[in-house]
Amino acid sequence: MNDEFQRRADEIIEAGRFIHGKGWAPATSGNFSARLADGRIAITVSGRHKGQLTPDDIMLIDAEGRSLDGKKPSAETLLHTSLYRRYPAMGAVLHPHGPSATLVSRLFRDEVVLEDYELLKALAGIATHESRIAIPIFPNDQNIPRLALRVEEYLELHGDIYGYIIAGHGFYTWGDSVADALRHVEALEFLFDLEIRLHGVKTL
Ligand SMILES: CSCCC(=O)C(=O)COP(=O)(O)O
Ligand SMILES: [Zn+2]
Repeated sequence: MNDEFQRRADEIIEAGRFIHGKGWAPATSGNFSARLADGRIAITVSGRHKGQLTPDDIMLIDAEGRSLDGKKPSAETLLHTSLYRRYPAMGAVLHPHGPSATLVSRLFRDEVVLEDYELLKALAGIATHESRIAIPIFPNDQNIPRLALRVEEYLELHGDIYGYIIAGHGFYTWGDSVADALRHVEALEFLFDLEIRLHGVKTL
């Protein structure tokens, strides 16, 4: 079990270096988690620099988001735990603050629609560019329980999604493993950038 925690923590640390290296988690922003087989969750400690994570910056919480080791979990922990509740097979949640995800929420109000891109096939379960997915945009909210509820209500009404954007803030995506979630981060941030260029040009 301890081994499993160390492995997940190492994956989170590596993901943090990659995400920060791309400029998608500046100035301590972002948070990352991975679920263990027994339902406990390894998550980043609040306020730590996500490009310079060490094993001490990864802690354990229970499924309700309560600290199991006395450390203080991410301020956005409830956004992670509500996703794990919704998706029982899911293994990891990543929340970057990339510029394209942040900027695209200034161009679109309720959702970003991604369609006819070959890179959509980087998302689990998508096999053709002839696909259309909607990524909802929720208003930013310092009240995280209220924001988590809003996301849960959206999922209840609209069904499964690949991620969501918090306006002017960043986005959440997830996957069966840290590697899957990281692929989703990379694909979505890239596709958001394309939509900015496409619609930015159109509005000139
Ligand atoms: C400096 S960014 C503001 C907080 C935030 O949005 C974030 O993602 C990081 O918060 P955490 O408590 O997880 O470090
Ligand atoms: Zn954030």
